[in-house]
Amino acid sequence: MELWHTHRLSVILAIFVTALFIRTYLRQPNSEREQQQPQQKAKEILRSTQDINQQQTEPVKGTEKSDDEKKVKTKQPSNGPRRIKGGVNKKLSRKDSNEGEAQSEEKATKIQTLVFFSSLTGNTEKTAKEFAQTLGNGLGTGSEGEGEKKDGAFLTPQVLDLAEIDYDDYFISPTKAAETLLEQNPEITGKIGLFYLFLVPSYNIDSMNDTLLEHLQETHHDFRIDTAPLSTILGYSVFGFGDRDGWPTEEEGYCFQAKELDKWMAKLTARKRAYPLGMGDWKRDGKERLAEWQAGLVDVLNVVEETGSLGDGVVGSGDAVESDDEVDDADDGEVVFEDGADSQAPKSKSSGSIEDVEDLGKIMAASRTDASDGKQPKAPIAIDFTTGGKVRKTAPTVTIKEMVPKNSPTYASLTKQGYSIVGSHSGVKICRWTKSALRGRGSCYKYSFYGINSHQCMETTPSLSCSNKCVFCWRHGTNPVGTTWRWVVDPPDLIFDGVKENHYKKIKMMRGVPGVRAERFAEAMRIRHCALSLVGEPIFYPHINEFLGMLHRERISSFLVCNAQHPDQLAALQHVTQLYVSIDASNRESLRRIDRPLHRDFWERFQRCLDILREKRFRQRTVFRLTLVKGFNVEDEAEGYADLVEKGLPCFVEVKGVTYCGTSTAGSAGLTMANVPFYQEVCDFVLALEKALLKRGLKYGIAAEHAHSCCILLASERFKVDGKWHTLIDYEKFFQLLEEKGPDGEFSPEDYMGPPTPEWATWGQGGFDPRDQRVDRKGRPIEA
Ligand SMILES: Cc1cc2nc3c(=O)[nH]c(=O)nc-3n(C[C@H](O)[C@H](O)[C@H](O)COP(=O)(O)O)c2cc1C
Ligand code: SF4
Repeated sequence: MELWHTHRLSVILAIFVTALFIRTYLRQPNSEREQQQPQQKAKEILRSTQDINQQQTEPVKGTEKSDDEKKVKTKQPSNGPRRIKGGVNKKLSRKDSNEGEAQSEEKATKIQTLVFFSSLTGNTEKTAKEFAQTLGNGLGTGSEGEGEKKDGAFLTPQVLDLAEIDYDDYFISPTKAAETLLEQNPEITGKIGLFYLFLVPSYNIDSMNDTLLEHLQETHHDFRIDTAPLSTILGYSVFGFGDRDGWPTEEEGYCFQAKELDKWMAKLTARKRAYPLGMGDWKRDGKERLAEWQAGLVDVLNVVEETGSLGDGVVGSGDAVESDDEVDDADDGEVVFEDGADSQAPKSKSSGSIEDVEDLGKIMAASRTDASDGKQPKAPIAIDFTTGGKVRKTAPTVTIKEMVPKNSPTYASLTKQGYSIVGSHSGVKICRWTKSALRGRGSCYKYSFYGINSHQCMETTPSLSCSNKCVFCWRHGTNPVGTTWRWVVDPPDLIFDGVKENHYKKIKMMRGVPGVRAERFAEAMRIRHCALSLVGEPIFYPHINEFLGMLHRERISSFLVCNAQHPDQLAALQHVTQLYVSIDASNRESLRRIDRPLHRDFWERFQRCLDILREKRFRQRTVFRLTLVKGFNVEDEAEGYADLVEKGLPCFVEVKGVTYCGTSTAGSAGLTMANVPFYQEVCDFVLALEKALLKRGLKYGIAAEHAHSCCILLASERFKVDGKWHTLIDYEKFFQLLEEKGPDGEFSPEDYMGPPTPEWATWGQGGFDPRDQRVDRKGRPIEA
């Protein structure tokens, strides 16, 4: 005990030091083991993968092959266990093995189109062979057997029977197919890009189509393979043959397998749909549709040859997931409002991030300054086109600014919202109905009422600026406002060429979007209508008549919407196909509250516009546009609106419920979803208005409806012939009259009245285009 007491300190110390040493010693190997374990695991995985590859993978390029293997494979698809060949995308070039990653970005020097087909009764086989030949001619590869054009990039199209090829070579590892081609064409030194085309009939009985579709599906879901193993090909497109006698609609199975194939190819190629899915009835329009599809493909292939890519928008625009969650971002201009957490009231924007003089806040500030303390507004020159002043083409000072300069927040905001800004004050954007019609999902109400194909309609404005700040304006706070034109004026031809170019560019970007119909896509490449109603005030633009002349010369109809604040411009306006005036309220106070006009004499301007419309009613096809906003301009206003109709005597009155588009900036104006009327409420209002009109002895009736967009049309009995409404327009006649009589010529709206309104569009029938399929927001079909 004594000994313990004497030495306990040194013993404890010794034990402690020993323990510390042992611990430190033991930790070292542990930490090493911790590091080594994953490496070890990775090595094991690698080893087992190599084993699998050795057992299952065909030799890759550079290893020996028999002559037979060098030929394009023509084996029967195997029914045995699935072999995995090549899980990683390889580059399709002779130099690939030596050069690094950058090589994959290399532009293909040669383009090989592969025309895959399936056929049970032989029609498609014959067609595919003919198709390949005419395609080759279109691409300049010469007739079959001649080989490719010397200086062109295209190789003679190859026709491949889906019943004979090895799917793994083409649908898991396209590298193999490209390598085989390189071996067959030793003179090619660069890279061969593959372009897949499919001609497939549909069969509701078991056929090789099912084998192919299953193979594609399995490949996509196989965890050992890249989900998009075909992303190295240049692009693909599918054309389906079907029979409308047995399968009249797509819902009933018309061309269903072509649609399926198109969908799986989108997934496997990571959305490289180069051209929309085409469909044709082999007994009826098959040949015609195929020729259209081919013409579109030749255009795309030429872009590929030139640029090495599919061009604007394609990769990424074709969402492989069939969804329909496109933002309802446009609905014919001025009737949609937005809301959202990131939204700001215009006032807060003006004092916050947006610092451009053209922005709402500062313009407002400038005009307020002008009004309240008598100082000059900051903008340099105020040319008041709204009071009949002559257009000043040249600026008296060099300080005149652009309305929407490229470096301004307004420009950034508008382009972010999908606008293309043309010049410095014009904009173009494709509306959601144009997209919807391209996909066969319905046109806007203007198709039902006036025969306008939405996919051939361009929505544009030559003036992004406006003199109102309507509470429901869907671009509230982003477009510039002002009572006078203070900006540089772009020439009309610059705007005309620019808006067309950008519209077509945007249409082309829809090429890869799922569901886009080849037929409609081809039609959309010819603009037939122009809705001058996007945002802003079109007649604010000093050269609006010249601009209209350009549209009409190209036989593009014009639907112009103005805000009833520019009477002199309205009076000076030449013929348009249809002339709208927004009637947003029935009395002064209500109009002030809802339109929030910048002009102090807004009510007088509004009244003058009605007088002008009345005078013009036998020269222009005039329309009152009423946008109903619950809590603002609906309740007890039917009588007031009837008075306005009595004053202006428009040809038509369009009544539309304000549209809610999911996200809204209208918080500042106090708008919520509760301000959106139900369709039944719109119907009730229209019935009340009709009654009020009859009470005044005015001959109007409810002519048509489009329940889908909450819109109803009242028409003057001038457009009722033999008991039938004739709200449609004879566009050809309109252009003919214009050519004969000139833009100020004497002709009336009745002179270009079209055939009767279709039965399905009349009051009580709903008005949905029977050619199309209605879908809900998730793209699921619903009853019309
Ligand atoms: C048994 C049978 C089933 C068919 N099923 C469909 C179908 O579900 N949907 C469709 O659109 N066409 C269908 N068709 C029509 C074929 O797709 C059409 O006749 C096609 O042009 C045949 O092409 P092929 O001669 O190349 O085999 C069917 C035809 C047959 C004979
Ligand atoms: S009129 Fe034209 S721009 Fe307007 S919603 Fe219809 S399709 Fe779109």
